[in-house]
Amino acid sequence: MKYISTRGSAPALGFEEVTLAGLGSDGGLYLPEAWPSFTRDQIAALAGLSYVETAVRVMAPFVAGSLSEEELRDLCTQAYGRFSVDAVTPLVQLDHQHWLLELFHGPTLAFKDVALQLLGLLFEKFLSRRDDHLTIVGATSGDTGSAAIDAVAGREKIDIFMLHPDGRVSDVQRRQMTTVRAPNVHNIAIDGSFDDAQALVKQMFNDPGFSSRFRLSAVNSINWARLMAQVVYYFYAAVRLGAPEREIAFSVPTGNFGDVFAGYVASRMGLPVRQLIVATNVNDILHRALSDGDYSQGKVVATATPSMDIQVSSNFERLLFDAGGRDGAALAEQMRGFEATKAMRLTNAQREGAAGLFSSARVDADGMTLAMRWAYEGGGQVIDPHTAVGLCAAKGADIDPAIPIVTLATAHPAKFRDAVERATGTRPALPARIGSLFDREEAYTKLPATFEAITGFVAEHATARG
Ligand SMILES: Cc1ncc(COP(=O)(O)O)c(C=O)c1O
Ligand SMILES: N[C@@H](CCOP(=O)(O)O)C(=O)O
Repeated sequence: MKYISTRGSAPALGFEEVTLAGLGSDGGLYLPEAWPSFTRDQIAALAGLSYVETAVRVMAPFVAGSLSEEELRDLCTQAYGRFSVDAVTPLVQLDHQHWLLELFHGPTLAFKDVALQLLGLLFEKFLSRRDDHLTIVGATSGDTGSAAIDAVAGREKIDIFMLHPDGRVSDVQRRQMTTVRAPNVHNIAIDGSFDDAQALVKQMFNDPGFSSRFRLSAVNSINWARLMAQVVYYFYAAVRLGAPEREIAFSVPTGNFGDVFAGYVASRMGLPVRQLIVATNVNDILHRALSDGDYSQGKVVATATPSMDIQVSSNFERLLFDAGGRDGAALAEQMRGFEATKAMRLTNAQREGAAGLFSSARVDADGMTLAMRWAYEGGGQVIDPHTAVGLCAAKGADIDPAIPIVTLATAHPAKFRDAVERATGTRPALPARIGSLFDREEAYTKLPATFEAITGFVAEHATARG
């Protein structure tokens, strides 16, 4: 399998190189040259398989040429062996049409673990084949950071620098990052938003001297391997609910457009997905883009769903490329315009390409609260605020009642205890496997959100090549 960049001029790479590279050298994001396609029989044959076996079947075409099926199975067994339930991503029924897909049974209690536990092992495997060292630079609004740190802490040949917006993640999220004491882990709280952090990370990649001197790599969903691992749970859930005989809809609380793009990939591979509902909070750039073609960056507003407080959604570029006809040169031009003016209109081809599968909704604080109460009072389910944004959008969607709607439950409610308590009156306890998070000492460095400050810090603490 070869991968090409959305901006058309970076070299095509195999899976191993694409995983280590993270971002394209032209600033674009990598995608498979062509989508693998599953027949109805191949999808039907997933019924009854374990999560690990499903993962092996779904991901095998993407890793071809870099990993044997046995190697992939071994990595998946290790990665998903750290989840607290055998099903890894269990389904919970709420009523005749609505389901939750619980994605938070991994070590750091968010859906990011599903991909990052595997990515940490992929890095280790690929680095064992070469004499090289990786410097991971990442941006987090709370969950990617803790999941990535858990996945790579203490690993040889890797340093990780994780930027989070100071004061804009929950206490649990921050402590999950800053109490991990390993010499290769560096937490940085920037004086800015998640968007500022993500822009700084991309700027580091786009500086060829800096990027190759420190062999930069990515753990954010700009890294293709992240999305690949997330495609699996769409298949796993849909088959359990009757695919390929039955269509399924998914509602996805969305920020950086990674999770919902994985659903798009599943659909491109042949999974019968009726609709993907993109649920945003009031930081609604994606809702405006999908409903009106207006992709213009607003100011980030802090909400009770901090992980979705994002106004520039990296993976949207992948959709614009694929749904818009895969014209890398034209997209590079369009993205340059967006980077200069912070605004762009989707082309007709991009809008039409997205319209068949995607719908969107903007959910405010009242909608989120009502969804948390409905799940709790109606079915005894305590859900986190991000999941509630997805559920509110699912309940407002106009979809045939015979089609199941699966809302992705992206975080454990205990990560956002204050917001859950405000909405439902109940305060979820942190699972025992998290340990004594509030007794451990924190370590992080506060820095201004400038390229000079961040690169200076990375250069001081990372291992340079040569
Ligand atoms: C709990 C939670 N829900 C939803 C999202 C949004 O997912 P994505 O950025 O893949 O759209 C995030 C962050 O990514 C998150 O941490
Ligand atoms: N919500 C994320 C933001 C980063 O998104 P990613 O999926 O691109 O890593 C977070 O919690 O950090």
